[in-house]
Amino acid sequence: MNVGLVGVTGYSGSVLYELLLHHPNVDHINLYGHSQTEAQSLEKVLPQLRRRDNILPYDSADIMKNNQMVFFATSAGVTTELAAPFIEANFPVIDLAGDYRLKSRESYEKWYKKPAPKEEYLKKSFYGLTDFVNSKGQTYVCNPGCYATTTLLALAPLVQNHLIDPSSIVVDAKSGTSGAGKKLTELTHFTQTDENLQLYKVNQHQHIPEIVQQLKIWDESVPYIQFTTTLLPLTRGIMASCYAKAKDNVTEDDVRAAFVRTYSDDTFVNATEGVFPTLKQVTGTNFCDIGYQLNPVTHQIVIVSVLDNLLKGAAGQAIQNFNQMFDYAPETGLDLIPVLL
Ligand SMILES: NC(=O)C1=CN([C@@H]2O[C@H](COP(=O)(O)OP(=O)(O)OC[C@H]3O[C@@H](n4cnc5c(N)ncnc54)[C@H](OP(=O)(O)O)[C@@H]3O)[C@@H](O)[C@H]2O)C=CC1
Ligand SMILES: CC(=O)N[C@@H](CCC(=O)OP(=O)(O)O)C(=O)O
Repeated sequence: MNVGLVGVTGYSGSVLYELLLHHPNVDHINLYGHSQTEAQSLEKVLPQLRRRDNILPYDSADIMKNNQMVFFATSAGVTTELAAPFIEANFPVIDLAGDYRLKSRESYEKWYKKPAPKEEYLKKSFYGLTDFVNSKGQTYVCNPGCYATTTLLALAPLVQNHLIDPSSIVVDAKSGTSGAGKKLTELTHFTQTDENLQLYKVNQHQHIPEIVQQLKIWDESVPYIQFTTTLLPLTRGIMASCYAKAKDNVTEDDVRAAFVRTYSDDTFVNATEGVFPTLKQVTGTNFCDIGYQLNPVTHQIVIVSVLDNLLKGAAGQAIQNFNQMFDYAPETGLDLIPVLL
């Protein structure tokens, strides 16, 4: 099939393009940029891809005429402005940005500090956390955020099975700089990042409401989470160290059974008791690896999850949503091995 991609010049868009080039069910990828620009040679903007394709000026009618679906890998706020014609036409979209993930307009405006999409459009959007839902038959799929995916996959077995005190969740999450996109900021400047660790957006991160929204679907009694983010001097990767108090009668067997039941048939999530993952074991892949352990002294459970923010946290999960939407096998186009050294 022919697919459209808006945002190939961005970090997640370029990784998505690379995955689509190798996807056996994709015949052609039409690339789109900003509406006001002329067609651009991809070779000029991303010479390292060594491809002769053009980036076409953005035109929603052209996208719907020449493709069977479209991916948006654009900055926050762009699809709020641009997605209306696709939603009106029920044309399949996979949106990597956060615009349509939060069901509450007030919440989006509070956390993203941008105007929210229309209520009627939010009602049509589908939160594509691929390990727990299936995008088949959906038309507007929101790809989950990178920190949100890492955290939700770590907490899901415990929250879904009501094994923890719902008000005790603490998440200490860390990310490489590619999570911030290609625009240089003071925080991500080499001089500031290299050999440094920096907390940012403490208690203000836009993925807090996204995580809580999903946790509440699994267990309404989860009131909030304590969530902090730290910038690592690395390009790729997220590690979320999560802590929660086990309910009084919960045993190691209960915790193990919950993780095994949840993930034993999952292609991309591996959870192991007492073995804590490193970032490098997932960098370059679509895997999320999880280690967990109940501490018998404190009765706290520690869960550590890692993933590549540009793959499982963005472009890889977008391909999973694409595979679900069009009924391709889950692993199609995602047979990746980690960067070994
Ligand atoms: N980086 C990551 O790890 C993750 C990112 N995301 C989300 O995915 C989206 C893309 O992120 P990322 O790749 O980091 O961002 P980048 O800043 O690296 O890239 C943004 C892309 O959007 C394009 N763009 C911006 N405005 C418009 C517009 N009006 N019309 C058409 N194209 C536009 C840019 O084009 P140009 O180059 O011409 O400006 C660029 O290609 C974001 O919403 C982000 O939150 C989600 C999960 C993880
Ligand atoms: C390192 C870094 O800055 N990471 C970004 C990742 C979040 C992201 O991509 O945001 P949305 O998908 O919600 O738009 C951040 O913390 O904001």
